Order: sequence, then C-alpha cells, then structure tokens
Amino acid sequence: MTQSTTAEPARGARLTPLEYPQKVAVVGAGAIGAVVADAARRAGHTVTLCVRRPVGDLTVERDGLRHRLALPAATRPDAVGWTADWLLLATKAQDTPKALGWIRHLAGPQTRVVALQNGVDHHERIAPLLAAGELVPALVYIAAERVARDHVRHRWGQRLVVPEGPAGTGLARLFLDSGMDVVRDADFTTAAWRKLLMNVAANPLTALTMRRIHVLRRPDMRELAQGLLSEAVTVGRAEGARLTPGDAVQTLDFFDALHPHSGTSMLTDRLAGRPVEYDLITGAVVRAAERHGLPVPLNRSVLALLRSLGGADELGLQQAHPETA
Ligand SMILES: NC(=O)C1=CN([C@@H]2O[C@H](COP(=O)(O)OP(=O)(O)OC[C@H]3O[C@@H](n4cnc5c(N)ncnc54)[C@H](OP(=O)(O)O)[C@@H]3O)[C@@H](O)[C@H]2O)C=CC1
Ligand SMILES: CC(C)(CO)C(=O)C(=O)O
Repeated sequence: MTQSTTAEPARGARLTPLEYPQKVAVVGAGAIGAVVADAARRAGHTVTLCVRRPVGDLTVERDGLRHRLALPAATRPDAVGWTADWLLLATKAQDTPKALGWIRHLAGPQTRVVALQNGVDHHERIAPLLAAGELVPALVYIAAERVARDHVRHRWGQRLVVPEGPAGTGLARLFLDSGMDVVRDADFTTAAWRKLLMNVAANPLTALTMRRIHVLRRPDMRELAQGLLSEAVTVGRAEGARLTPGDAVQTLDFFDALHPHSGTSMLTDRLAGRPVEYDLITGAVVRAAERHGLPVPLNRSVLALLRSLGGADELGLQQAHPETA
C-alpha cells in the first residue's frame, strides 16, 4: 500500500498530491470510465482499464481535440497482478453484479471503490457486494458519450461530488492537477438528490422521445419536466434532502443553457439499443415516494414507459450503431 490518504487536512487547507503514483483500476471503460481514466493518467497514476471486450486504441475527444489514452487494458481479473489503491467503478448500474469478479479480485482492505454511477443509493446498492475495501459514492457531473467502441466524446463537465471525509479528500488528492474537480460535500444526501434532479426529467424524456436535450424546450415537454421535477423535490425533501422548488427551476435553467444537441446517458443507451438505466433514477424516486406514502403519478407513468422499452432487436438499431455490435 503506497498511499497516505487517511490524515484529513484542516478545512480549507491546500491539498497536496498523493505521495506516490497510485494503482488505479477503472472497471468499465465506457464514456465516464474513459474520461476518469484519462484524468487519472494525466495526474501521473498507474492506470489499467478493466474491460469485458478488447477496447483497442481508446480516445477521448474534447473541444475537437483527440487524446489517445494508450493505457493497458485487461480483459480478465487475473491478468492484473496487483491490488488496487483505487477502483473506479464506471459500469451501468445493472452491470455492477457482472463486474463483481473485478471488484473481488482487485479490491483489498485498503482499496477505495469509487462508485461513479447515477442515483442516490450507491451505498445500499454496492456496499453489500464488496468483500473488502471502502465504498465511496461519487456524483458525476460529466457529460460524455461513446460515439464508437474506442471513441468517447466528452461534451461538458469535469466534476465529481463526494462525501466530506478522508476518502473524499483522498479522491481530491488523487485527481489533483488533472483537470478533474473533486468537490467534498458535508450534506451528501442533498447533493445526491440535487444530482438526481439533473437526471429525473432529462434522461427519461430524451430517451423516450429519442431526441436530444432541446426536446425539453417544447412547452408541452417542459410542463412534463416541471411535473417530474416537482414530484422529485417533494420526495427528496421527505428523504432528508434540503431541496426547494428553486432547485427544479435551476435544473431546467441549466439544461436551457446547454448546447441543444447535448444528450443524456440514457439517450445514448436507447440510440444504441442497450438497456436503459431507469431503476436508479425514476425507480429511486418511485421507491422513496412509496416509503413516504407520497403520490408521484408522473414518475410512476414514466417508469412504466421506461420498463417497457425494447432492446436492440426490437428497435432494429444495432446496425446503425456499430459500436454496440
Ligand atoms: N455518460 C454520461 O454522460 C454520464 C453517465 N453517468 C453515469 O455513469 C455510469 C456509467 O455510464 P456511462 O459511462 O455512460 O456508461 P457506458 O455504457 O458508456 O459504459 C459502461 C461500460 O461498462 C462496461 N462494462 C459492463 N459490464 C462490465 C464488466 N462486467 N466488466 C467490465 N466492463 C463492463 C461496458 O462494456 P461494453 O463496452 O462491453 O458494453 C461499458 O464500456 C452510469 O451509472 C451513468 O448513469 C453519470 C453522469 C453522466
Ligand atoms: C447530467 C447528465 C444529463 C449529463 O450527461 C447525466 O447525468 C446523464 O447523462 O446521465
């Protein structure tokens, strides 16, 4: 073990980089995996991509420039000869159980397993699956999409939000000077629900209509988005998040300011004929609403629609998006 991440610097103190290059395993070299692997590589760490299919010459495109990652990729856990200091888990939530082989092999007692996934219940979903190591939930403010098997377009955002504490500080130090901003938040419940608001309208509405973010600018879709967000604010408050109706307004303002061709991770999956990740977004709102006896008719209807979406075969999209072949 080479890191010294346990000492918590005083609040406001300037962070210092970790003393030695860290061993970083990125499980799932898709859109987010590629962007964080690129940042960890730029920070000087030893990074290995853990993939289920060979990934080739992975490239991240940002502001029109292409960056070749040139990182080693392993297709089997036993091909990696070390225990990770950091395991960055960037699979879709429904694929986490299939990634357990990597986690069990690469995580030791000192490993920090960073869950780079959407949703509000990272701990409940993932911590029970770990045999060793510490789970660190991370809220991902990055928009990226796989435009080909080995080509990721990074559209906007380089921010991760993590709970305040030694692990969060360690992650901030890991990414120091890499371009990836790691924000530590003492009220992670509120932070997580605020991030969920970014997904609860935009992801389903782009995926269901198969249109990019500009779809939210139609008056009828805007009304629906406002309704979905308003329900989520009420449920988030019941869960202890300090949200106000202003958070819903700010979320829509944020999307209004984006390039109209921005997408969402759910739209990318839908266009590629992959299963969409509804359970940790709309599913989380509906489950929490049930716990509190709150009506969420709009989210419930959207959940039914998302659950009913077909896969690639039914959509006939496989050939149009060869990266899924
Ligand atoms: N994309 C975005 O802009 C954002 C995404 N997020 C969240 O980040 C998480 C990751 O999303 P995203 O990067 O878009 O997803 P992608 O689908 O682009 O990438 C997921 C990757 O995981 C790989 N994978 C799946 N199972 C395994 C396995 N058993 N072993 C190794 N690799 C595996 C997939 O492999 P294969 O290539 O073989 O399918 C794929 O490369 C999600 O929870 C998403 O909601 C959050 C904010 C924004
Ligand atoms: C914030 C947003 C919409 C960025 O892409 C996202 O989290 C997602 O696509 O899942």
